[in-house]
Amino acid sequence: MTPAARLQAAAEILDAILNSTPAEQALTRWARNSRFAGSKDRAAIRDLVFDALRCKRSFAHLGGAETGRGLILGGLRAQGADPADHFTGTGHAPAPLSEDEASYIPPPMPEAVALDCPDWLVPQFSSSLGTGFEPALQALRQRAPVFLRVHAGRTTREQAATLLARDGIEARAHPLAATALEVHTNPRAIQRSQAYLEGLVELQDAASQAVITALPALTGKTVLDYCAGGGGKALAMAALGAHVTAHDAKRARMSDLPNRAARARDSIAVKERATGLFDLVLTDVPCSGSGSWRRSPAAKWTLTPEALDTLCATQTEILDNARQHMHPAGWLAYVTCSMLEVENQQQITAFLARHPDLELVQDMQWTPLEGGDGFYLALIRTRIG
Ligand SMILES: C[S@@+](CC[C@H](N)C(=O)[O-])C[C@H]1O[C@@H](n2cnc3c(N)ncnc32)[C@H](O)[C@@H]1O
Repeated sequence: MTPAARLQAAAEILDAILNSTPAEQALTRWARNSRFAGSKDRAAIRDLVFDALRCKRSFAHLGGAETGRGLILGGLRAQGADPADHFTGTGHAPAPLSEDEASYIPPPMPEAVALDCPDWLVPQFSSSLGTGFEPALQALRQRAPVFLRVHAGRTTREQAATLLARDGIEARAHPLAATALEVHTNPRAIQRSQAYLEGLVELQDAASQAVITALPALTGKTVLDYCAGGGGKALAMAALGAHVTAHDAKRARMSDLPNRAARARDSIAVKERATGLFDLVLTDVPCSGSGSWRRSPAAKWTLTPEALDTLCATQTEILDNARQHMHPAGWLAYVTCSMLEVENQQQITAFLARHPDLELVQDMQWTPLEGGDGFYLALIRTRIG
């Protein structure tokens, strides 16, 4: 496909997404109906679609319309390119610019538009992030790096990087976590690489790894991963020698976990119902995902105040249920991939007010400015004395 034909394909996929088709489904459907497209075309079109979703507001502003065509047009203008060079109508390129499109001069861009932030979230982000508000929002407009977690119980970062290099993947140590490698070349080869197939590396965001390394000592401890989902954190804890029990309200979410654990040569118990007491209960709760909107940009635009309220209510309920599984001398770790105070510090303040026998030992926050996704971690235990 020509570069211009890729732009036209991305515009059509964006139209489907703007009409409420989930992004992954829209991309898969297009690929199924477009057998002529090779893997490089599909990857390039995916990048165009995700770039436009991350910057939907500013691209629509520059393109003059919130349509697939408007977003692609605005994206070209954002790069300083002349859309007329690409919108030629020849072959499968987008149709030539109309007179209105060609003569359109974007009005000055308000700050929230330039930051690609929904208006209602501006006060939330600015009170949550203070002076970090603008740079963090700017970071959410960029592509996320690809990170691997090295299985610390089985290899070192250096050995894993050497093994990956043999498969043409350049990966370098990242400072966010002692287990983290950032992939610089050939990320699409990871799942075919020897290091991955032998369970020596796993795909996991670097800040997600930093959360695990910030937990109290895990070796030999019993851990309940109360919201285990696909098991990214359960696997990271097992790799550090914890005896992990995985639980999730939706069992199906954990279906890949036994295979992933087997590949890592670790064992994780998967339970539909959580019972008993544990040295550590981890609640990696469902949240707005505002720390990971680089990876799931459509969520930035679909979140509503009502949906955020519902998420906060679920977080409250999970915390209250999960604490029942905390050994009296144990820990409760509350985690979100959100940068919003209402899901983080405010949730913990309210929880501790309901449970005065518990205390906050430490809380930590990561934002995309450190390289990984945005995360929050609160470490709680029984009040001593
Ligand atoms: C942020 S995801 C977990 C990600 C996972 N820990 C990881 O690292 O890959 C949150 C998970 O919480 C689960 N969940 C939602 N409501 C729940 C509840 N009331 N109790 C337990 N799990 C719940 C969801 O099904 C989802 O899998």
